[in-house]
Amino acid sequence: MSVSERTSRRHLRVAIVGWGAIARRVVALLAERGRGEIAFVAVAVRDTAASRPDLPASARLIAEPGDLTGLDIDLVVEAAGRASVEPWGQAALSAGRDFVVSSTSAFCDDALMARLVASADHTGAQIVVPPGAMGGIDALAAAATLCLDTVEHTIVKPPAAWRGTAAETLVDLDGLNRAAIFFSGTARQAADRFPQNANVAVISALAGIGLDRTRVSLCADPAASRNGHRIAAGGAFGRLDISIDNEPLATNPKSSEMTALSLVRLLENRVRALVR
Ligand SMILES: NC(=O)C1=CN([C@@H]2O[C@H](COP(=O)(O)OP(=O)(O)OC[C@H]3O[C@@H](n4cnc5c(N)ncnc54)[C@H](O)[C@@H]3O)[C@@H](O)[C@H]2O)C=CC1
Ligand SMILES: O=C([O-])CC(=O)C(=O)O
Repeated sequence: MSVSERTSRRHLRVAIVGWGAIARRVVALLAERGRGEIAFVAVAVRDTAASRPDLPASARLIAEPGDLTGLDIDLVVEAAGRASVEPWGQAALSAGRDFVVSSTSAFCDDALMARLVASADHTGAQIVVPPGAMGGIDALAAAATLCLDTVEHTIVKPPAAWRGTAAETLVDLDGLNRAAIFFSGTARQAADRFPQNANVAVISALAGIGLDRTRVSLCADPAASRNGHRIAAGGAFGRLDISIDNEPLATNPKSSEMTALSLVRLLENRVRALVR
């Protein structure tokens, strides 16, 4: 490979699926940071007729996974919802494009994940699971190289973040005067039942000991103003305790600012000489 070919890799052409809180924040942050070498070529939405004044000028609206065909892109970032993961993932991976997943709750379905992995294997593209709202996932994944005995993940959010979810049937969100754990189970059960709030349980599970051995507790705390994640893990490597309290995104209190920041880091690392 020539020097000019290698240098040309420091440009990234991205399609993003979804134009909600995370997608908008990622695009706005990269614009603020002057990352002109990362171009948003396409944004997938369900209603292409609606007005979206904040779309990047470089982006065209697309609506169907088949619309990726023929686009000059390097990777596809999903920030839409669980149901979008398989169709958009298949379209991206079968075209040989890396696929970055935010709605990781889709991976509660083993068969779906196996189908996506098979497509990735076929073309050599990669499915990328960013740390999302969580921190320290690199250490947890590294620790899993040796035997890990336990991983416990607790998600603590203000009652407002649990509104409109199955939590409403498990706890009186409006009447809480102290923190209440309203769900305990496996990562698979947590993400399956709470796909808008517990994607991150799948992230810690995939990094560590899997969806059925990772224990997850979900907590509504009226004293919390941020979205908290605590991971405690033990094994042959030693012991790890990670705690993070994320500001919620302004336009979606269920999702954390860190999820967008983590995607910004991922995209910037793709164009950096020094990956960090
Ligand atoms: N991995 C992680 O750590 C985290 C993941 N998430 C997940 O990321 C996803 C995006 O989150 P937000 O931006 O906060 O949600 P949001 O609700 O603000 O935005 C999602 C947007 O995607 C659109 N959409 C849904 N299905 C679509 C499809 N098939 N094609 C095109 N557009 C579609 C919706 O209309 C909406 O505008 C959600 O599934 C959320 O649960 C959220 C926080 C953390
Ligand atoms: O943003 C967060 O704190 C976590 C979240 O919503 C998710 O995992 O779905």
